[in-house]
Amino acid sequence: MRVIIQDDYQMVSAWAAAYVARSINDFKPTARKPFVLGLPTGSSPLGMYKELIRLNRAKKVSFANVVTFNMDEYVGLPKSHPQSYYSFMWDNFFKKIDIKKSNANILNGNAKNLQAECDRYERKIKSYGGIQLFVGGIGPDGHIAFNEPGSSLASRTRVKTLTQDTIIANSRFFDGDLNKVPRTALTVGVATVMDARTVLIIVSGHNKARALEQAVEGGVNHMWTVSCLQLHPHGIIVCDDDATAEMKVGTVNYFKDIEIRNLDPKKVLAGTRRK
Ligand SMILES: N[C@@H]1[C@@H](O)[C@H](O)[C@@H](COP(=O)(O)O)O[C@@H]1O
Repeated sequence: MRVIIQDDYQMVSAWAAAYVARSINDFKPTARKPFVLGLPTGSSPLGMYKELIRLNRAKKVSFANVVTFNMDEYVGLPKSHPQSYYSFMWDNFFKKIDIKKSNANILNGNAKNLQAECDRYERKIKSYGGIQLFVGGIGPDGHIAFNEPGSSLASRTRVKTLTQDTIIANSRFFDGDLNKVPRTALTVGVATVMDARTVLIIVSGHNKARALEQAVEGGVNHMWTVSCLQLHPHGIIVCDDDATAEMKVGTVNYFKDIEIRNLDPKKVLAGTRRK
């Protein structure tokens, strides 16, 4: 697993956006062979989305041949609700880039048969040959998508009941009113994320420090579902200094050192850090 430690949220966002853009460009997607990208909602990816919008407008990357699958969606919230993940994605990202509407997939939390909707989603991902790059955030309890503590690490897309911790954390988007937060959500499973060729997790802020410590220094454990990344052949965490507060100094130094060694030696001598 790579752990990329950046000074602050802005640098985390710039690094993640550059990684996504480079992955798309290196793939050279076409209409027949699109790049398949998994995406999250939440405050963690917002800076990355802003930077990707800028890169798209500057013609450094195009989403014309990119197919996206979002991680999750609340159950029972109308699509048009400002806090639905559908609204989040369109307001903050999709309507500002050159993606085709039919290429942006989001689970339907209002489907009559929710499990059938989840099964359809899994089939659709498979029909594209799987996801190339899955970008995610984590909750303070280490959940990935809505795979709450105790979720099976072999789980697939399904209906999930949210924990009280998540309801409290997400109530900030619902006027601080716990009663307005939906109790259930549709979410890709841990195994759905793990199937992607590469998984990139964005972690920012002191409130994620315990989860990050568990993900990097703890063992693989269903109580911190992001720890599954340790089993992934291409798992990357990009985080800021604040999020490393619970990790050992030695661990932080180790990962910083490893990344510096990936750089051009001349730049290392000149003290230039990877961005
Ligand atoms: N289901 C989402 C997760 O996918 C997201 O990672 C998490 C963290 O959100 P934030 O980035 O706002 O801290 O929030 C929700 O629970």
